[in-house]
Amino acid sequence: MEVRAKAPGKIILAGEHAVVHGSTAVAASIDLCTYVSLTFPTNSDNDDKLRLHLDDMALNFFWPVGKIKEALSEKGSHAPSSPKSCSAETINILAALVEEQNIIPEANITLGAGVTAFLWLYTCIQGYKPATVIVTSELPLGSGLGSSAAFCVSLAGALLALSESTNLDPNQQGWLSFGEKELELVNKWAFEGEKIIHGKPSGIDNTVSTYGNMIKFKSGELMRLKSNTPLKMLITNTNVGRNTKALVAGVSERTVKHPTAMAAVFKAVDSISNEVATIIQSPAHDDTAVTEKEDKLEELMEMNQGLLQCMGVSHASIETVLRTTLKYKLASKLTGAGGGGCVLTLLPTLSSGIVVDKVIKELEACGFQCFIAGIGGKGLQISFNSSASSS
Ligand SMILES: Nc1ncnc2c1ncn2[C@@H]1O[C@H](COP(=O)(O)OP(=O)(O)O)[C@@H](O)[C@H]1O
Ligand SMILES: C[C@@](O)(CCOP(=O)(O)O)CC(=O)O
Ligand SMILES: [Mg+2]
Repeated sequence: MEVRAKAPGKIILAGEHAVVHGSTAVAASIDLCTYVSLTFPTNSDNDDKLRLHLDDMALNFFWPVGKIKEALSEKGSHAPSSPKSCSAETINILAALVEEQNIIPEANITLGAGVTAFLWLYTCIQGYKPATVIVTSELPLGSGLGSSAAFCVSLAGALLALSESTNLDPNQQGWLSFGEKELELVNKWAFEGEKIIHGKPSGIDNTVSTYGNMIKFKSGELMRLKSNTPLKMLITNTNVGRNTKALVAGVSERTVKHPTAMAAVFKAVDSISNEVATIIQSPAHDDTAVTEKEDKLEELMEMNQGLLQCMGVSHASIETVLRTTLKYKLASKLTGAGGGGCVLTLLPTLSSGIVVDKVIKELEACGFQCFIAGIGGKGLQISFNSSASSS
């Protein structure tokens, strides 16, 4: 029996970083996903290993399950229905199991945190069973499109789908969706995984990846938004690598140094996000109304970008994208943690195709990568393949 899970990445339309400090943010899923396949060996396979294949990076890890059990001793806890934080001490134990394999390139230290999160989610949800887990992703890693959350949500989804805590029918064909209670459980586990990767996540990324669509999020609470007009966003990947954990920590440091000024910044972001959510949901019956909505969204994106600069998370490459799109009267803001990564540019409904082609050409000439993603699709989905056996 093989179970597959797929979970989408996301864009943050307003409120990144400030959301970690209690402000409102607005996010939407995108149609680029991370996929996890989970298979247990049959008795005749005689395999005692937990195997993790990160196919996109051509990295293959394996641990004898007895070794994981011995390393964790009483710190491991097999309790799929009770999401639990990984203590700093346990993170160190798991990180040592990852490092021992010596296969993560030095240039990619944050990848180790993802594998550590895998070990935590696996042992808590499935215990010390041998298995093969294969991960593939359409998302660029560490670019602000929520690959870490999609990784944790798809993992938690696949692991829970083959646990006693969920009850999807494995004989059903095609992609299936969990019910509300099960999604809540997946989301909580994914948040625990994000904590290992991000340090101090707000929970917005795992929530939008779990539930899909478009959400407003504040202090752990989600509100589903119903968009009344389709939004078209150009996503530009500056290809400048960064990691969310360091950027989030940087904003926290600034907050400690300048508490009053930063509180004002976060309050302004909260107002911007609420206004963005209201505009997105307001009806627009004709082209004039749509243009009016888009004009307001453009201004709010620019204001949000200014405040992200105040938080210290912009980057020269992001500024280049902003300058380039502004030449064509298009508004942009960074999305996700910033410091490089991806930038969003609103493409108004009535914008000319020629202008869009020109701006893309100019951005690509700077070495950036441009694409238009579908916004607001489904969240986590599961599928079973009863004829598969472990490889
Ligand atoms: N497909 C994947 N396979 C393994 N690890 C992944 C995968 N996707 C994400 N990760 C983990 O998430 C980290 C990137 O997360 P982060 O810095 O938050 O950036 P973002 O979430 O914007 O892509 C990676 O370094 C890795 O630890
Ligand atoms: C900066 C932040 O708001 C979003 C981070 O997104 P990403 O990991 O860069 O995709 C952090 C968070 O909300 O947990
Ligand atoms: Mg992330």
